[in-house]
Amino acid sequence: MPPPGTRLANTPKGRALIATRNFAAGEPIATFDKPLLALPDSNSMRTTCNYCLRTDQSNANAQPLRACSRCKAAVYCDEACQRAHWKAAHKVECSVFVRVRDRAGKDWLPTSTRAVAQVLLLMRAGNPAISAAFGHGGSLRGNVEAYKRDADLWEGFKLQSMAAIVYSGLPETEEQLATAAEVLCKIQTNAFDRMDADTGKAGIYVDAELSMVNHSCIPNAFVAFDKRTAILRARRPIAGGDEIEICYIDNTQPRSVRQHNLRLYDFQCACPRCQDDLDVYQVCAMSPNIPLNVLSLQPDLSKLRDPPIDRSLISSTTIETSFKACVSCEIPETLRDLKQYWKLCRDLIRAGMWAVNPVIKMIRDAVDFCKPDNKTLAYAVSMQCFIATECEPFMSVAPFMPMRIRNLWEIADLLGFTMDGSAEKCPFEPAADVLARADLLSMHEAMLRLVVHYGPIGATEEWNILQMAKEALAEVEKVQGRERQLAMLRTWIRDPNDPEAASFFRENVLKPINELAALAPAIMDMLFGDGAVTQVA
Ligand SMILES: C[S@@+](CC[C@H](N)C(=O)[O-])C[C@H]1O[C@@H](n2cnc3c(N)ncnc32)[C@H](O)[C@@H]1O
Repeated sequence: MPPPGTRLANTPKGRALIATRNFAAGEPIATFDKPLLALPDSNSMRTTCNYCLRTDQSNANAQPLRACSRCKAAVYCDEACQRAHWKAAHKVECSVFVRVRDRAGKDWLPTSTRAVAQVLLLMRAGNPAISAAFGHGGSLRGNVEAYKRDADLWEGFKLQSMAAIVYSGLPETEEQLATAAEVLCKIQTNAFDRMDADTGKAGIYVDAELSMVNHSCIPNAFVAFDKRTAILRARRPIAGGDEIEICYIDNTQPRSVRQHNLRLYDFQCACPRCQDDLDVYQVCAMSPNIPLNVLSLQPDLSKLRDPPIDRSLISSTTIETSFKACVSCEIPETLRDLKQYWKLCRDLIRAGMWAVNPVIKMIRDAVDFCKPDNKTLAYAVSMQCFIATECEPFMSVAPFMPMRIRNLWEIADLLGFTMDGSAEKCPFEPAADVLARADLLSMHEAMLRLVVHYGPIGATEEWNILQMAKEALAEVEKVQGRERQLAMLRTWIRDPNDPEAASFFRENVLKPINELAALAPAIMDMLFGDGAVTQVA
């Protein structure tokens, strides 16, 4: 049964989820809390509750996780989670981990092998929901033939399937291998890998209803995870009758890379972005979410509609070539790497296309490079402000998306480090000067208020960034003698159009943020280039 407010339709894309009413940007469309599969990835299965998927770090006061006394591999928050997982899956999979320990001396399995083993054993135990979804002819689409066409990948699938059979203690027959491989294909086609760099989640999550949502590179919806619950939300306004679409892949990549990554889903994406090979600036310019940026670090809506870029200096081929060249490089860690990266991005930088990958990735790497040293901390602050004002609003127009919230948190965090005056020692005078003049605490507070405001929409109440921001904000609110600043920023977050609060924000937060951001291209050019870069308008 499709969730209320939606219906299923048969379309050329197969089944599709259609809205039956309007949804506002950020509004929840549906919540899914009975997943067929929900498991942490193998790297985090010892630090994440294997039932509710709470991570160890998400609550500083939380009890340490307890391991299953038999297999010692799966860990849980408490007895309730352990019991619930025993009933849901661990009853059948516990002996798998015992076998893995006996035969391989390990206490973990690759995530997809564990997932296949769970499904095979639950099917054997007669679990009706699992059989109806994963069984041969079951409801989930598998695209087996598409996977088979990629010979190397298929070999890997067969190996993983065989491992799942062996460790499950199932008969090692051709028939069983075919069943296991089909299950693996269904998992690959339908699983959310919960591998989200912005929210720090990782693992596999399959829900039969949520699996009905198709892909677009300009999605109108997104999924946030809260432990075992997946929340499907509108990413932009959705009208009744519209198809609800999410993005299956990293859509900051150029078209050919996106299409390559989608090949295993066995379709050619025909979304408007793919059809016309639109870049992020073109997608941004047509977004109905632009007005939401009134409450953001990029409230200049005209800039979002008409960005200061020179597309005549670039072609989509150049974007693809730079992207592929950068991807094939090492992750830049040294100054030499970053210089090389800068060179590869040079044409895009000249065109002012800072929001296009791989440029944005290079800036993030540059922030990581500069952050640890007090002498270059101010550089990191400038670049982080640049990302928040000149890059991410174009890449992800809705200000509640996790990528943007995380960046605000990063700025708040960096500003926290600068408050002892250490960044003022920066050898680059203009940056040190802005930091020396600025009301750093008000800037810090404004970032935290934005994180607290948008966090529950883009992610969930449980998100550790949101928790940390709430704690930091409570500390800021205790600082004496800031009654006016507090009142102004509280009013601004409630009503960014309030004239007095808006003027306070513009003068005390936005102005220094923009001043710092404006220095970033020169800083990067000084560090990594030869001083010949185009300045941002
Ligand atoms: C998770 S399922 C989505 C539901 C699917 N339509 C079904 O009927 O089961 C993923 C599969 O849906 C199809 N699909 C998803 N997005 C699509 C798109 N934009 N165009 C064409 N097919 C798409 C592909 O076959 C893909 O492998």
